[in-house]
Amino acid sequence: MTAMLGIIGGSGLYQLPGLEKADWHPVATPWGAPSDDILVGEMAGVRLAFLPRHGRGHVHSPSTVPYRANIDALKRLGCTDVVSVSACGSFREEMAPGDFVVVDQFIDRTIAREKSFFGTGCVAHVSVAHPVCDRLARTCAQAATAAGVTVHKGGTYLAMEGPQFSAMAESKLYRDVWGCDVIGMTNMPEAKLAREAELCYASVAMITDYDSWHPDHGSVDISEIIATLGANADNARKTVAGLPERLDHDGPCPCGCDRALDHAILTAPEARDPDLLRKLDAVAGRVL
Ligand SMILES: CSC[C@H]1O[C@H](OP(=O)(O)O)[C@H](O)[C@@H]1O
Ligand SMILES: Nc1ncnc2[nH]cnc12
Repeated sequence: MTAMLGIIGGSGLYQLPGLEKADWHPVATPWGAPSDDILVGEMAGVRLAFLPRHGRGHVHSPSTVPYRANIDALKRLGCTDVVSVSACGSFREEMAPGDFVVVDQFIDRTIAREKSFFGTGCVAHVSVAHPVCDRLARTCAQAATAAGVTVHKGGTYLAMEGPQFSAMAESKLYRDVWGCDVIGMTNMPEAKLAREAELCYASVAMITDYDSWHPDHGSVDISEIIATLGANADNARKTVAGLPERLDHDGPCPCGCDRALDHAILTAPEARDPDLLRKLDAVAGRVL
């Protein structure tokens, strides 16, 4: 299958200059409208689709981002690989504001979001033991390093509901007891939905602050975050510009992301809900 790269831009990343033959397209999905129109174009000969997660002008809060519509729309456009770019807080002294972490694990503490494309009438259970595509994550780390960014390969991202930042006791729990490395509000259920849609998914978390555990940094200060977001966004654009030329797409995904639904659907063919099956055309059409 020909590779097509999807980029989900987080806080501070609402545009992607440098795309050739680029146009914003509305994409309708059975799960509602995505966060915004999607910018589709080409970079280094690779088709690329860019979607600002919160919409241009930062309209959606982490709880109201239409995660299912976003992933469905990228799949529907033909994306094979999706890279999430997100702002995050750090739980580690050595992971400093301005550094990037190529996340490889998540703890999902979100509570108010639709987390699956499947449900009554078509039940499926995919594995998210390894929620990130290792091949795509390595490509992201290479591109960020080439862009001159300090990159940490691997890290656990705590996905919180928000929109408020964490209490200090929560921050210390996530860091000292649960061993998390970074914290943000959006990578779940995005990563789970990407797996259900058989997309390779990787997450580049751009550190803006030390959350609230750090004795010398006090509580999270949104004005400091916004100042760091600007510099991070430049590095994010440089990183994204280095992705297409490095995209390794010979043969099937070695991690099995593109076959995640093999054996996952439990509902007997005769018991499946035709309305839900219609909604699953893009996400699960390969196996339905
Ligand atoms: C800008 S502070 C909090 C906000 O930023 C992150 O968004 P995203 O992951 O889309 O970059 C964080 O998750 C919060 O939504
Ligand atoms: N400290 C933090 N907590 C949650 N989301 C964030 N996004 C940026 N910084 C964050």
